[in-house]
Amino acid sequence: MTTLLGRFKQRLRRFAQKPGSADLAPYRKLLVDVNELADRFSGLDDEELTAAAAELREKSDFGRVELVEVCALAREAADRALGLRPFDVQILGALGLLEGHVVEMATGEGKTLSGAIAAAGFALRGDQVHVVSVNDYLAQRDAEWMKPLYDLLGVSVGWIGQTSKPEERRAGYAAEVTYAPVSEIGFDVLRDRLATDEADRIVPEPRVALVDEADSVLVDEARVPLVLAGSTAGPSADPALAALVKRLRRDLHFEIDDEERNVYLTGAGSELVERELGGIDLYSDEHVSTTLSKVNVALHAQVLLHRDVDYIVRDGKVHLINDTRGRIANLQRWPDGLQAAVEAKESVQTTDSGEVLDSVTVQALLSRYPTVCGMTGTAVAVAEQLRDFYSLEVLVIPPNVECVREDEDARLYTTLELKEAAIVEEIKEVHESGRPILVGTLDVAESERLSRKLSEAGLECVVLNAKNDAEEAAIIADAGSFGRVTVSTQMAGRGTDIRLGGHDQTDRERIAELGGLYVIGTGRHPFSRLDDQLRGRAGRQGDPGGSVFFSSLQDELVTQYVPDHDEPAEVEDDGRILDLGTLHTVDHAQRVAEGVQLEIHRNTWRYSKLVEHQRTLLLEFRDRVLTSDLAWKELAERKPERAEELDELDEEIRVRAARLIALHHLDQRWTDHLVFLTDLREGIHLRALARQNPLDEFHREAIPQYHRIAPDAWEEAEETFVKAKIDEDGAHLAEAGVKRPNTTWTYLVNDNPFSSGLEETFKSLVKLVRRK
Ligand SMILES: Nc1ncnc2c1ncn2[C@@H]1O[C@H](COP(=O)(O)OP(=O)(O)OP(=O)(O)O)[C@@H](O)[C@H]1O
Repeated sequence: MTTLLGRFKQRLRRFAQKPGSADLAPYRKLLVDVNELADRFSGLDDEELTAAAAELREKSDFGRVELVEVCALAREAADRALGLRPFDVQILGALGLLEGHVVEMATGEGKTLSGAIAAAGFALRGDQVHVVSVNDYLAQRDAEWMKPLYDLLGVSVGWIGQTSKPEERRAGYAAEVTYAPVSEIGFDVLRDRLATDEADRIVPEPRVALVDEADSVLVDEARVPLVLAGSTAGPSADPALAALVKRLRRDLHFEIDDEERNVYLTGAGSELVERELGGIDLYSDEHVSTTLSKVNVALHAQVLLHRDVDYIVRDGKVHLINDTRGRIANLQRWPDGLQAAVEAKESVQTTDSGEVLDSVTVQALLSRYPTVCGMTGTAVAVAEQLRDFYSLEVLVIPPNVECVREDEDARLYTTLELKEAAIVEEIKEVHESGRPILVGTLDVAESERLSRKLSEAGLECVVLNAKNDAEEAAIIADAGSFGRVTVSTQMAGRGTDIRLGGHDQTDRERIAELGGLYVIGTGRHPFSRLDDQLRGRAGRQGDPGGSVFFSSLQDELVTQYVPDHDEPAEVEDDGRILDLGTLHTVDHAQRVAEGVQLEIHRNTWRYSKLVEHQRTLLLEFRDRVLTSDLAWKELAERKPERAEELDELDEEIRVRAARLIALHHLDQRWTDHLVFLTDLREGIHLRALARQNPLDEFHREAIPQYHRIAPDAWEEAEETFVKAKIDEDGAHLAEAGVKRPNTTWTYLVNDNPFSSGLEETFKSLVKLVRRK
């Protein structure tokens, strides 16, 4: 029985705990048991160890005893198989994961091993695990690195990347533990959803998702839709229109809103365009939804999307840059019209586009897993979101060795120019001692600019820009070498250790005496979490290290979120601001940015919840059609004469033909429904102005429309059933004018100006509220 004092202590602890965070105390108790048991396991030989793991599989109940046992076994197995004896904190991390938490462990604390111990535990409990990795390179690296541990525990492991072939994917998913980036899993799920044969599906029923870099996947990328498209001829953007908008001048012909998210033609701009297009009326019924929207898209591409910031042009193609990672976002594209407009702007060939067959957001994809857990260096800052969106709690694991990194006070300058001059000066000064410096920039263009300025100042640096992950990993691994200056966009090369003295640690002592790695942030990120991630690259595992951030009042973060800040009261000759009030501006801007993002996320999720619910219901129905003779029965009942005609065919052929027809029309109706929902959502925010609750309105229209899908699909299927030739070779759909997409491809939508109406309205509201 808990004593009164015990209960009081418990309450006190709860009170002191941050909302959304779990208590570490029970895990510490488990750890004591793990350590005791681990000593016993050290006496077993390898075979006995594997056999002990196999015995765990037999247990019907996986409680506290088994949890302790699995960690003790894994501790011994990791020591033998990998030469790494898990630290206590790594065991605590694994226990937290096994209990379904997001564990926060600082950079370099050995999350890969904690994750593998937990994944093996889930597998021995009988649950297949998807370890969601940040990219292909890390999926492969971690799966291969941890394989000997899995082998010794008798657990199978596989990995999947962008270039994996269908049979490799199948093998990857067949393993008990599969390492893969979230996009690859999502794309495979989408492809499976269109399968017309059960045997073509490859992704198993989801059980456990163990997410690496959990905050970035579960929160930052949550709203990113993964899209499966089917081939049709792409909409081509008019190069003449691209040339025309290039001639338009800001503030005369068009205006850009405060947040640089929307661009509008002015009266003079409209007149010029109308004249140049042969005297048309852009706002007439004939042109308003065609020509005018094309002009707007071309203008958006021309003035709001910047080469080398938002995208780069390489090998005659437009490649998007993922703004949170500052790297080429493979397979990402903008919505079709905008993609084509950017291609026209850059005079490169238009890529194929097509019909969106289905899409799923990262959040919806991960919500399918009954168990989600994750690990990251920065979870506490998003604890509220993890709790609200995924019902997850954060468990903070202390570092193995105390962090001794020295984080200097942030330095704020009046202008961008003066800030950059100060950064170059700082690098020059520190570099003289040979202390390695890692400069984290906000985007590729900034990296380029800085590296130019450094070379003008006679300093050599290595720049990491949107290259491939493996190359970047190798470069970043040496960022701790003597005299090295590395300039990198925020997330490039992440997941890779920066060891003092380079990857082989030759100069370790010398570098440690110089103060270890020095991280310089050239600007504050929109989320403090990202600043912490950059900082965390120095001072790993108790190493010495340091960090400092530079910002200016002209930084986008400030101009966008606190445009009406006070003028600084105390400025030095070099432009450095000293008064505390103004220094606080950047923190304030960051908090506003975080608040805006959170509300946008909440709002988007409210809408997507309904779509996801409808998708789940429809998929259940589709599954029944796919795995039974339901389609044949339904169509035969609707068209008995046709069914009779087909009587002489093999039952299997008849059933399969009816199934194919029904699936086709169901899929088509769903595709159309998605278009309907997108249109509805785009227009719905306007209703807020008409004082109707947009979300209620959205539901009111989306629900009846959904209920039309199945009846409409059956009606169309009935027609095809009668019309299409059906013989020993099955249903000849193409001849009946029913076309399934011949090729499909997948992409991530990076920025969707067409569905941002709601977000924009929302942002303006936030601004209004803030200004009061
Ligand atoms: N128990 C251990 N004993 C000794 N070294 C270890 C142990 N566990 C991990 N390491 C080492 O620590 C380093 C960091 O490990 P890992 O990359 O898993 O860290 P991380 O927490 O994932 O870091 P990041 O946040 O950068 O992804 C690796 O070089 C690894 O070999």
